[in-house]
Amino acid sequence: MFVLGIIGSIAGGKSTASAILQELGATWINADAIARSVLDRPEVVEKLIGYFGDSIVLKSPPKQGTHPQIDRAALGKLVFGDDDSKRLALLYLESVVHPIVRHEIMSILKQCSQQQVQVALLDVPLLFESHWDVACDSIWCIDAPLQTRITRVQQRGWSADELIRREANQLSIDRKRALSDLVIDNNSSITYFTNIIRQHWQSLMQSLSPIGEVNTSVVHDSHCL
Ligand SMILES: CC(C)(COP(=O)(O)OP(=O)(O)OC[C@H]1O[C@@H](n2cnc3c(N)ncnc32)[C@H](O)[C@@H]1O)[C@@H](O)C(=O)NCCC(=O)NCCS
Ligand SMILES: Nc1ncnc2c1ncn2[C@@H]1O[C@H](COP(=O)(O)OP(=O)(O)OP(=O)(O)O)[C@@H](O)[C@H]1O
Repeated sequence: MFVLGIIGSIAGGKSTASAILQELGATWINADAIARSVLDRPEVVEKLIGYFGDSIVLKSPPKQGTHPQIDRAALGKLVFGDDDSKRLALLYLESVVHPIVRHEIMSILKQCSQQQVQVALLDVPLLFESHWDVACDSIWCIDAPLQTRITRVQQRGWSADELIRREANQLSIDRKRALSDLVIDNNSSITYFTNIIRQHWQSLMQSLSPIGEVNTSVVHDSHCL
């Protein structure tokens, strides 16, 4: 099985690239989605309310259930920022969520391997920070200029500051670009971006043998498990 890591700037287009690659046949492992489902678990909710208090409880939950649900925007305001208390709060949140996410990703990767998936797509925003890079055979970085990304996040209701606050908690985009095997700039139309992704996918397919084994002549050893 070939493990392809997807990394990049916030709103650079990682999910868009992953969705295109999924259409082309890759199996998408989406860490943001896994982390979201972890935040729905009653035992996690209980721990987080114990630490952050009731201000992170969703006041009018869409799902009527038996346990409280997390107000993600409210929690985001408490953990993203450059003062010490927010940094500590983010560390706490990550100490609760990340081990479960890690475990989930490990078990999905294991299943993919058992099912002889040809390409597993590891879409993990904190790929290098969480050391998932060592599990990857190749890493693609999806990026776009800051102003383009600000316009994109504003459409999801974030301010430019929100984007910058979150990115301050990640490895810089320059480092991500430098550490990746391939950098794809997503600063044009979706159609153009789709074609570029398609071309790189075709090159990747050509580099893999018919049974899905990695052709070691084109893959960096340092990224192999
Ligand atoms: C604080 C939370 C509730 C805010 O939720 P919200 O719906 O506003 O954002 P969402 O989860 O969709 O994340 C959007 C982007 O923010 C960035 N981001 C999220 N968590 C982090 C983090 N711990 N450090 C740096 N950037 C982060 C990522 O680029 C991510 O793609 C949420 O981000 C969260 O639970 N974060 C901790 C879990 C985590 O680290 N997830 C990242 C993948 S494992
Ligand atoms: N080439 C493009 N042209 C126009 N809009 C785009 C383009 N690429 C992505 N978008 C849009 O920009 C937004 C951000 O893209 P996407 O969600 O793929 O980024 P991301 O890197 O996964 O974001 P995040 O870091 O928040 O997870 C989405 O609404 C997406 O539809």
